[in-house]
Amino acid sequence: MNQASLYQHANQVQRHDAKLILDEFASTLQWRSDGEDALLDVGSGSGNVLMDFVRPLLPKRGQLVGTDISSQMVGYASKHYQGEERTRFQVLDIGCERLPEELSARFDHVTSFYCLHWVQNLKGALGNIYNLLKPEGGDCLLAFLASNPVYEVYKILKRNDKWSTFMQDVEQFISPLHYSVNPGEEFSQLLNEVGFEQHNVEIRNEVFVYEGVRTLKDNVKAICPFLERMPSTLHEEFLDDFVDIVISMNLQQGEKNEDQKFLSPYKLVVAYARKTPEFVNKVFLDPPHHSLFKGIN
Ligand SMILES: C[S@@+](CC[C@H](N)C(=O)[O-])C[C@H]1O[C@@H](n2cnc3c(N)ncnc32)[C@H](O)[C@@H]1O
Ligand SMILES: CC(C)=CCC/C(C)=C/CC/C(C)=C/C(=O)O
Repeated sequence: MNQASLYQHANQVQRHDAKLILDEFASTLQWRSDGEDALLDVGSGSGNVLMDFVRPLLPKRGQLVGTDISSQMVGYASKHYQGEERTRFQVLDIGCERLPEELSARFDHVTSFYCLHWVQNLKGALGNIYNLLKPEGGDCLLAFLASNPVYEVYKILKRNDKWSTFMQDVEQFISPLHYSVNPGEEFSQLLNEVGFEQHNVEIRNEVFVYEGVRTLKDNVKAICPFLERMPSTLHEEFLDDFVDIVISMNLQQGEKNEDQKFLSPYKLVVAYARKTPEFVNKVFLDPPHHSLFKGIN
């Protein structure tokens, strides 16, 4: 994923989900009483989810760091949002072996939307998220795909001789929870293993409707890692084959024309975790948030 401007203009599902989740969790995030919260976002991409939905929640004196593995994304976001006070963007691979010194143990909050399904070393990433938080406490809000039909489409495309040379490593781009029989339990276990003592994990079954074939193709183009490996003259043919497979999976609605709709049923992991239990206990005493902690581990 390196095409920041394509992504910025074709990320309706991602924006929709991030907004809903942030509306729901805004008051659960444990804001500091001095208004000097430091928040790091993992996998900020082109930056618009971060700036449109996370930034407004942060107190005026808060510090915001957007990070991404892609220097192209970071360059785009830095340029696009230059001049925003107390905000910066920097390259960070959340699956890295060792966190950069200047980021380690510095943050009150870590957020991440639609990124962790790209990271095969999920446990390493969660360990890093834990270590980004200040030693005395802090919380994280994470949302990412457990499964999506796009992964089955990729696997079918890989079997086609036309595309297989570009897709040998397809498994590297499939969510690490896609094959899990109990993704919620598996993710809770990982949160425990890296040290989060209290957390709430939900698996949400969602369906997104793409209105028209062009919308579906643009959304695929914005995130498909295989397109940048092939000549651009093949892109439309690849996307046509993609759509044919979606139709063979019965995910279309209506007649085959430009306005045909496409359904994407997917599972979203939504997790909220706090580093220290006493912070969660404080929330337990606060009635408005009780429902968020149903089934907390
Ligand atoms: C679908 S975009 C999500 C962008 C943004 N958070 C949003 O909600 O619109 C996923 C982003 O995760 C980034 N990413 C993938 N693997 C990563 C990793 N190991 N560390 C940090 N970022 C990563 C990609 O470069 C991409 O910009
Ligand atoms: C009908 C169908 C197969 C739709 C899939 C559409 C699509 C573009 C899914 C992308 C999922 C994904 C990996 C998103 C992201 O990381 O932002």
